[in-house]
Amino acid sequence: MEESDDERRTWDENQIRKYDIKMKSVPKHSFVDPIVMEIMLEGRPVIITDSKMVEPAAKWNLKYLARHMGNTNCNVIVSKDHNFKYYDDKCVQKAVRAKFVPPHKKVTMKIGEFVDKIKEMSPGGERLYLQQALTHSVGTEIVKDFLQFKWDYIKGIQKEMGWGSLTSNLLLIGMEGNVTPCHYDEQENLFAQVKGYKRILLFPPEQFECLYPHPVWHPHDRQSQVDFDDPDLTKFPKFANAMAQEAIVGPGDVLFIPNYWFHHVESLQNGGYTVSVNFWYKSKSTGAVAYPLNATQKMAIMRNVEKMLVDALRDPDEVGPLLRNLTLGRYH
Ligand SMILES: CCC[C@@H](CC(=O)O)C(=O)C(=O)O
Ligand SMILES: [Zn+2]
Repeated sequence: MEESDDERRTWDENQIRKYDIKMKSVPKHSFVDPIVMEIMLEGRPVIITDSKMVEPAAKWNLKYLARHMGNTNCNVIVSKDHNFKYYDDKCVQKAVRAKFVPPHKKVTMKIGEFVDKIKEMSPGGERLYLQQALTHSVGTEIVKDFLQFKWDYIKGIQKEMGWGSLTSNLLLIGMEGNVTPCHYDEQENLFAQVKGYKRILLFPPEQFECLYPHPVWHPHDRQSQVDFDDPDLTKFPKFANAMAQEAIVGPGDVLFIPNYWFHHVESLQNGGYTVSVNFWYKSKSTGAVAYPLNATQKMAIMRNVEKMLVDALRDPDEVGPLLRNLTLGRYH
């Protein structure tokens, strides 16, 4: 994967993975256009162009990062295929953990080692995905660049949206073709694309029933059970009704991914490595609850019911039978 300064200025269709999913485009507007805030305030995704929000990161190519992040122990995921399906191996009950086979390895390595490894990667071989929180530990030059992000603009959005605190920024360096499979996060996300192109498929919380997330107690909590490369429509019939909103983002674009919106993210194939920086915020506190409840609130309620049942029943295997006894033939 050669370092080329004349990075691709655009992309073409054959770099995009083909899925049998109906889709429409995410709106794309300049940061100066008031419609951007209108769309965000409605809780809908939008691609924001020309903001220069993370302009200082435009120089974050592998050479620069290796030079200035050299001593940082970076979190890197190693996968045997193109999928990097997140799993949480910390708060997992022993019984569940015993049955769970992690789909990939999580390792730490210096960025120099990461750069060497991705350069020698062979097609079909192991893939790497560096996912490192940007904290003071990433080195003074990187911190300096970070502090020169357009924080007035960023904080303006945070304030107008009524978001809580900025919880973290992840630096994401992916190999071409890497996929983060469909999942949702419980935070608002300003997703800044720095280098290369990514395609994101987004689905609103209303489509929860089409995407079948794993149970909340499962290591793959929040991740869809549907394999987009080979969907099992017998097990997940409503996936056929899913309608995606597609965003293709390149250097300088920022995508708003609203809290609880499902998203699938891929680094375009044959597009070289990608660099992104995300900004995760605590969502607006719900305050007075207005009825009818929206889909996001209903997803939060379902999560709380599942958690309560797991705590009460202790055995996750008893949750399904109890919910079936509660609903089948009674709530239709
Ligand atoms: C670990 C976070 C990965 C990221 C998707 C991607 O860029 O591969 C994402 O899902 C998010 O920013 O919410
Ligand atoms: Zn995410």
